Amino acid sequence: MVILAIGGYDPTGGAGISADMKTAHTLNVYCPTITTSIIPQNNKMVYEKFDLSENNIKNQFKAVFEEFDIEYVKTGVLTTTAINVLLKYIDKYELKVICDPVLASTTKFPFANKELLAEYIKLFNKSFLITPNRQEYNEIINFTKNNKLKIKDDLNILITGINDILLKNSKIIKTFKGFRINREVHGTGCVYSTAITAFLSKGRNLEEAIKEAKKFTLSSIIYSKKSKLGYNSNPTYISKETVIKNLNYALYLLKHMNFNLIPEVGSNIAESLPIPKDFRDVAGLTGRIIKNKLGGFYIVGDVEFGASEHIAKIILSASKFNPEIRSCMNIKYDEELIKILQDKFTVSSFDRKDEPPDVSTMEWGTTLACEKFGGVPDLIYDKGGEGKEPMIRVLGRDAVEVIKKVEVIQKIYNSLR
Ligand SMILES: Nc1ncnc2c1ncn2[C@@H]1O[C@H](COP(=O)(O)OP(=O)(O)O)[C@@H](O)[C@H]1O
Ligand SMILES: Cc1ncc(COP(=O)(O)OP(=O)(O)O)c(N)n1
Repeated sequence: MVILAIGGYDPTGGAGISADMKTAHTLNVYCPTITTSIIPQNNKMVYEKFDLSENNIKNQFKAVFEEFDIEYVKTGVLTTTAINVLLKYIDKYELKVICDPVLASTTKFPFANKELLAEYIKLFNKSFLITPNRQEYNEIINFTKNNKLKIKDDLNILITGINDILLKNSKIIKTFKGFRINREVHGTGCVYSTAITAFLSKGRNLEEAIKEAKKFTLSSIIYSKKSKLGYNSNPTYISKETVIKNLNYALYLLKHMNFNLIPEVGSNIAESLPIPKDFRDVAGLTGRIIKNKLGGFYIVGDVEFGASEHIAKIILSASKFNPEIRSCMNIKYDEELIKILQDKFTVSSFDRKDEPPDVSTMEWGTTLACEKFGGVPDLIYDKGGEGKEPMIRVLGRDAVEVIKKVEVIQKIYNSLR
């Protein structure tokens, strides 16, 4: 698939055509880009907006359309020149345009004045979808009313916010529920509209494309790159395929370790999709990792979603404290070991004696341990209880990271012997 992104250049890579290209690439979609303006900026401010000449814009269009067959185009920061050239190409190539009307930066630098907004209205009337945030939507509607302009009825309008509202013919078609991650990330709107465009180019219908893109955007926020002045979008696609591959590779690594920290009840390792809703969003072994009589272990079962409720409950609880944490493995508890591990890992615990009635031990214990720690530690342990084996639980961002922690723990354990 190939999509075209037309927008401004942000040297920090957080927004603009850099974010567009990163997003498309992460989704295996090739993304030529046409630059409209060079916009030196960072998370603190925009320094200037330098618009490229008409001739340069025309040559960029010429070069791209000579090279590629384009069906879907995503637009970010535009200029009057860029809109005028694009309008001609829409007619000539029957382009489907997803227009993200970036009227100002999050740092409040204006990207559009009234003259440009009038050109935007022409573009909206030749677009497939526009994705204004609530403020941009209100500004556009007010502008059309004050200037007696009209937006075509059958234009798809996605008003983005935490919940996104899809409008068509002035009716709400669907609301896409989200939830706020407590982080302001530069470039989220760019990532979202480009992800929608990429999924459309893959053949998804509009509602499917928006739904997939929203999950993708949430991941790009969860895994956003922290810099000196804030956070920058980090397009990240964690699909069921990614999770299964991670778990199988983690088990491959385990097989090549002299792993023997196996509790009597056996171990399991699990990994979830980003922001898991329930155990069906978590993959684990349908069986267990169990000791054999030769001092080694067997890996019993296959990696499947919904396979492990026990470890899934730990992940589901931990991800509420840190959405980056998507994996966990339970290993054998050892008093001397856990003392030494406190120097190498962050550790928290719970005591089954304090467990209230009628709760899920894992949900209650994990939540308590995370509350005590103020986030998600590397390790959560408990010393067991009546008929309950003591246990160490290793947590991490994915199954491979968890297994690598287990490898370090196993080496420390071996050194005690
Ligand atoms: N901190 C956040 N937590 C969760 N979702 C977010 C966050 N910031 C942005 N989003 C999502 O990213 C998409 C684009 O964000 P929005 O702020 O609406 O656009 P823009 O950045 O263009 O103003 C929306 O679907 C919104 O739900
Ligand atoms: C070159 C460029 N394009 C787009 C933007 C908008 O990014 P941001 O200000 O972070 O807002 P969202 O992408 O989150 O809507 C920009 N600043 N620069």
